[in-house]
Amino acid sequence: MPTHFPHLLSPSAPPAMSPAAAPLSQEEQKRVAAYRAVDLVQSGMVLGLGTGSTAVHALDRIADFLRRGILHDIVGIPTSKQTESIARALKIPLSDLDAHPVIDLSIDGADEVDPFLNLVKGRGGSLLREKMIEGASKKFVVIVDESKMVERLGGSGLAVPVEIIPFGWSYTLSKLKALFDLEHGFNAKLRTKVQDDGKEAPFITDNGNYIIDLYFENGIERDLGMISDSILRIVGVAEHGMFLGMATSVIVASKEGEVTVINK
Ligand SMILES: O=C[C@H](O)[C@H](O)[C@H](O)COP(=O)(O)O
Repeated sequence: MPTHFPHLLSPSAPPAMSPAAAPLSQEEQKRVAAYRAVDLVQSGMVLGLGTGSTAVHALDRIADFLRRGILHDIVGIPTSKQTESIARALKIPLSDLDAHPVIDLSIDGADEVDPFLNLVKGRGGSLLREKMIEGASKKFVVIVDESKMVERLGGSGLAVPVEIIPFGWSYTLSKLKALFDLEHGFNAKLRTKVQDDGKEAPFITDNGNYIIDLYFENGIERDLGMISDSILRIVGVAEHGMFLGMATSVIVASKEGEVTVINK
């Protein structure tokens, strides 16, 4: 558990299961990490509410603590329409970034975490609102199962998403391709989704935008800050899913039930 980040480890909690117990499933690992993060929430906080299958465990726990009176006076700022509707159903009081431009704590999952706590997010399509809300947060705690830990962003072979405006999307795609064309094993594709009628159409984000997914065979080998700047300079790009230097802590749960808190 993640032995490749020894310099960043804070003392580990004791394993949550006995040596003989069955390994935790990925879903259980997500829940364990999420519950640990919710222990950091205090009454009266403005909370950034993340999106995805890990963040939903945090929403459940926050709602449970509110019901039981363990927490009170919480205001949640949802990072997606999906999170907004889940949080509403769970009766978590909600507001928005305009009313609360300073957020005490955001809790969210990630698709990848590198040894410097840089992240890839947005494989579920919510990167832009997440980046705005998490960027406005005094603390940003990332919750992941151990499969999300990588040596290099893009290194899992899965997508590094870029949100773009729909107008001229193939032009923007060609500009993104030109940035990485010489990269070994690079590919970029418009994200699509199969509709109810069985036809494939572009995936549309909460902001009405498209997503281009970038794929790197060996992960991003160049300087991430320079790559970030180059992507953001392309007219038509709204935001990318690399969250560089934003996480203040990452909470990782392992199959063995061990929880590791990695602080910036
Ligand atoms: O767009 C999706 C978000 O960035 C998610 O936080 C990220 O994809 C991780 O999702 P999950 O917890 O479902 O793996």
